[in-house]
Amino acid sequence: MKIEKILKEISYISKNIQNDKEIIGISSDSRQIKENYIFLANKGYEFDGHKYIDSAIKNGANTIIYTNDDINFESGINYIKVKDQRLALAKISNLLSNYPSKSMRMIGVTGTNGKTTTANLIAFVLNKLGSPCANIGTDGADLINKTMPTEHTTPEITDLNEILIKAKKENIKNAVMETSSHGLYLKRNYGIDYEYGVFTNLSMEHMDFHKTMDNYFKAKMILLNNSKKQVVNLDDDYGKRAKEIFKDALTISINEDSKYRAKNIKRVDLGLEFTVNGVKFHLNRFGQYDIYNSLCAIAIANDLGYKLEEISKALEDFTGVKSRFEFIENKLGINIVVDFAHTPEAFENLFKDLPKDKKIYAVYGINGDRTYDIRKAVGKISAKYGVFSVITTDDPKFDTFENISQQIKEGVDENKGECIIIKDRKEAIKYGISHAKKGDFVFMLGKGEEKFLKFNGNIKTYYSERETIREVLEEL
Ligand SMILES: CC(=O)N[C@H]1[C@@H](OP(=O)(O)OP(=O)(O)OC[C@H]2O[C@@H](n3ccc(=O)[nH]c3=O)[C@H](O)[C@@H]2O)O[C@H](CO)[C@@H](O)[C@@H]1O[C@H](C)C(=O)N[C@@H](C)C(=O)N[C@H](CCC(=O)O)C(=O)O
Ligand SMILES: Nc1ncnc2c1ncn2[C@@H]1O[C@H](COP(=O)(O)OP(=O)(O)OP(=O)(O)O)[C@@H](O)[C@H]1O
Repeated sequence: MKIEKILKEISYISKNIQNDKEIIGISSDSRQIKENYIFLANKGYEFDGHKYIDSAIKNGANTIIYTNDDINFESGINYIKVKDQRLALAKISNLLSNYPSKSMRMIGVTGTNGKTTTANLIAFVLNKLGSPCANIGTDGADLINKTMPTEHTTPEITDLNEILIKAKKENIKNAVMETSSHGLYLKRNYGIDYEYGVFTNLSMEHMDFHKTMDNYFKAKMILLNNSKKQVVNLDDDYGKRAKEIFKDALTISINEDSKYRAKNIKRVDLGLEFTVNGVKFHLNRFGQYDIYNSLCAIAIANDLGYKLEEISKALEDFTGVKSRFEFIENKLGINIVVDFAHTPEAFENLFKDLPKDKKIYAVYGINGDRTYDIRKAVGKISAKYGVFSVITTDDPKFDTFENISQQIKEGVDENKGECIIIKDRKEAIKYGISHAKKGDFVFMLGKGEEKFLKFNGNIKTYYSERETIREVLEEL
């Protein structure tokens, strides 16, 4: 595509056009620039992309989009100055990739907890009902017959468009994606029109980034604003607030009057039974919160025209999502569970239904960019439910382990709970498993499927929770 065509689609402050080469791609990462790409110099939170202009040109960029004033123009290269770098990135990426989302039914899922699980449930149900659905989120992009890794829960718009193009080639008509508040705020999915926007819940998280709950809520509402139909949870205060804005939203709940309300909830072995509008559902999941996640999938499938009876049948086969209340097989008779809980709300929901006659150990830390309040809260909640906290390393990022672990311990101490601090995550896991007796629970929380620990900022060191647990079990 020629630069003049692109310029018609974006608003810009000034231009310096010095070549008429065909443009075949755009990236804001100099390392991804190829011959005849546009490099968008993104002034970020950590780095200034303008520093990488030279290296982008070396890699083949023929056009630079920028926002800074002091730019050196190199001959033969186009320079376009814009006000909103992220808007320009999204608009050009959508244009160059020919709007792949427009020919798909897009479903976005946002909320503090349950995005991955809800997205998986929606994709699972639609696939089972014969309407192929891609699933894009924290654990990668699942295109039914192939998978692609994702760097973020909500991929950068350029990566997202690449994924959607591949999904289209696979004849997939639906795509469900997790839309994080960072992704929404940073316009990673600008220009995507969603058929459904699902809002699971909202509780304290990401205050380092959004500063206030109001800002956090507003970021989430970007998805609902860009959706034809909304699905909201009336048992959540922020879900109620969303319903006031989106009066026609499809509603789900357990406790309130709603279009899709789960009633007659019963625990059956390790699963759950409930009814929705008179139809019985069985879910092979332990956590009650998964009822909310499945209600979102039920609401969408039913709204698309599938009968509740057929949705119920489809859901019966759902066995869960990796690292979301996942039992790890072992010969010790201990309930070893990997779970991705990393917010106070998730800790609360996880611990409140556990058998009272068993000892519960939880091995966890908290990510360095979560606030003091969050660190303290998870410690307090664990202690409130009598959980023995084995406080260990999660991604310390720009903070120190010592700081984070002490702040969690403050919470444990406030509720007079038991804890031990063990910096090395493998040793912490070993402590939990070796102290548990048959029938006890040992939770490994917060890392889930991630394949790293982040130290010194965002520098990743390889780590796998699953492999570490395996090693510990072999060594014991
Ligand atoms: C706050 C945030 O989300 N930041 C993201 C944002 O960073 P940024 O715009 O500040 O960019 P930056 O890292 O300062 O770098 C500036 C620019 O220089 C470029 N660069 C950098 C190095 C180089 O050699 N060449 C180069 O061109 C970078 O590609 C970037 O465009 O854009 C970058 C490129 O896409 C992301 O990597 C970065 O994610 C950071 C690392 C991050 O940790 N994000 C997390 C918080 C996040 O997005 N999480 C949510 C899930 C949250 C949840 O749990 O719900 C997610 O959707 O994953
Ligand atoms: N509806 C829910 N309400 C409260 N807690 C939940 C809910 N669903 C899941 N959880 C808890 O949150 C953890 C993470 O679940 P999930 O990965 O589905 O959420 P997420 O929003 O995608 O998280 P992230 O975006 O941070 O990856 C689960 O392991 C579980 O402990």
